[in-house]
Amino acid sequence: MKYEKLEPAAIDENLAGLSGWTLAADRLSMSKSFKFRNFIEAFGFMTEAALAAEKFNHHPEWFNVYSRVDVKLTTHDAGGLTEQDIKLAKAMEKAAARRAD
Ligand SMILES: C[C@H](O)[C@H](O)[C@H]1CNC2=NC(N)=NC(=O)C2=N1
Repeated sequence: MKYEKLEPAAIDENLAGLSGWTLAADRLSMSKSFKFRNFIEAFGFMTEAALAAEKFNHHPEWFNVYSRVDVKLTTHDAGGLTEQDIKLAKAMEKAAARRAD
């Protein structure tokens, strides 16, 4: 399935509807640092997000240390942000909300 890069206005609109995500200066990716109570909560989030990623066939770049998960989303096949990134970001928000620190 081919996904088209989002138009600049669509990127801004989608980011405005999400909390805590930062658009990269080159506007090709979006990032968020998620914080949890401890490692097990962070890993639970990653497990739930991984299942969503697999379902969407869209995978995050991420880094975990203890209770923190730094996430970067971009669509490698499209060379920028697509609706796939927004969909995964929303799933991550849900997974994180259930584990608020
Ligand atoms: C072949 C397969 O559909 C692609 O490699 C998928 C897998 N997961 C992916 N994840 C992300 N973030 N970007 C992609 O372009 C991508 N492409």
